Amino acid sequence: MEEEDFSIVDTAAPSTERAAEAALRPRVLDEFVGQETVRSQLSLVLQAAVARGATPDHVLLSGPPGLGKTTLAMIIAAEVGGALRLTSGPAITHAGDLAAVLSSLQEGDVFFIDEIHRLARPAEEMLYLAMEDFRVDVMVGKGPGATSIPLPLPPFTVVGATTRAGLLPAPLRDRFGFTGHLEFYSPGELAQVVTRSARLLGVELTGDAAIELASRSRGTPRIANRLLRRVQDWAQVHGTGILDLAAAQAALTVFEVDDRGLDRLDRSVLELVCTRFGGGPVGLTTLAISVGEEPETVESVAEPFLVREGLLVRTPRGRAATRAAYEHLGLTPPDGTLFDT
Ligand SMILES: Nc1ncnc2c1ncn2[C@@H]1O[C@H](COP(=O)(O)OP(=O)(O)OP(=O)(O)O)[C@@H](O)[C@H]1O
Repeated sequence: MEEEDFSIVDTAAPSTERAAEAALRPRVLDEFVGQETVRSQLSLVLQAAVARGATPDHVLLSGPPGLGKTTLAMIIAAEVGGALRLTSGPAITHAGDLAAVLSSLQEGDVFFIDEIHRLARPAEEMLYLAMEDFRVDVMVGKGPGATSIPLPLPPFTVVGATTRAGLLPAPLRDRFGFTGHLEFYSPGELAQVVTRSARLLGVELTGDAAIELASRSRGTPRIANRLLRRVQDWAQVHGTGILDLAAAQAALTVFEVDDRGLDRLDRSVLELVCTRFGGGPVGLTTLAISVGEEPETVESVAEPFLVREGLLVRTPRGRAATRAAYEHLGLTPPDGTLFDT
């Protein structure tokens, strides 16, 4: 398998990590930590559907990567007793690919489409019909003689996941009977996530170490579980095998994740804006070249977190550091010219 390059705090999951993730996924709604609103609403939708003996309405889940959208799709399938079929918007390159999956669905199946905002237009139109009328029109033949044959589908549930709900065309959004938005997790919730994961991994994690990991995980269970595995590595090699506060701090120092969850790339970006560019604004491309990364990496990996933390701001003329950025780096902020959030 090709080695994938990713940062320890990247919110996306490389394929090499998926097996480790699968082992830690909650299987039922009651095991799913946090997201009280979405959880209780979804629980109602699912219970009502099961009581009626019907398939639940289509579900749209939106929110940043690593917050549990795939996990919830799996839980929905388990709770309604349907099989789960997984695909993603970019994987469906032709409407025919979608027709093939749709026509193989069984009654009560849950069809999970990750990154649904990236579906190609013809596939999207086919999906409208399938979601609304449980029908797919299969084209037979080519050119002027081509005819479309309607193929009825059994009732099923689409679970769409998107990081950008705003990018979904209204006709597609309207076909979901329930939309849940996942929020970043609180440190307390993330401490519960890592405590549960440690139990599943069969390792001892102390309460203060769980809180330490939680406070450095950017509100994201995927990152919390990843940091936990690195602390497990450290404790296995250097420690007693117990994951205590000292082990957590030592491991996170080795992996260059600071007390606020920033990694090497985040800090390089901030340091450059503060020191070389006088606090900014500086254009994304200039900044990316200066840290030796692609602009997309800076924009999608480092920037969202730095902006959310109030350390960086996006202005029409580029990125600028805030007073908090200087303070976090232990630098003296210049007088007067900074953007404060
Ligand atoms: N609420 C939660 N409770 C416990 N573990 C969770 C929770 N949410 C997510 N996780 C864990 O975090 C990891 C990532 O979750 P998941 O793959 O569902 O995220 P996602 O939102 O689908 O991300 P992506 O959009 O990148 O596919 C999984 O290992 C999962 O077990």
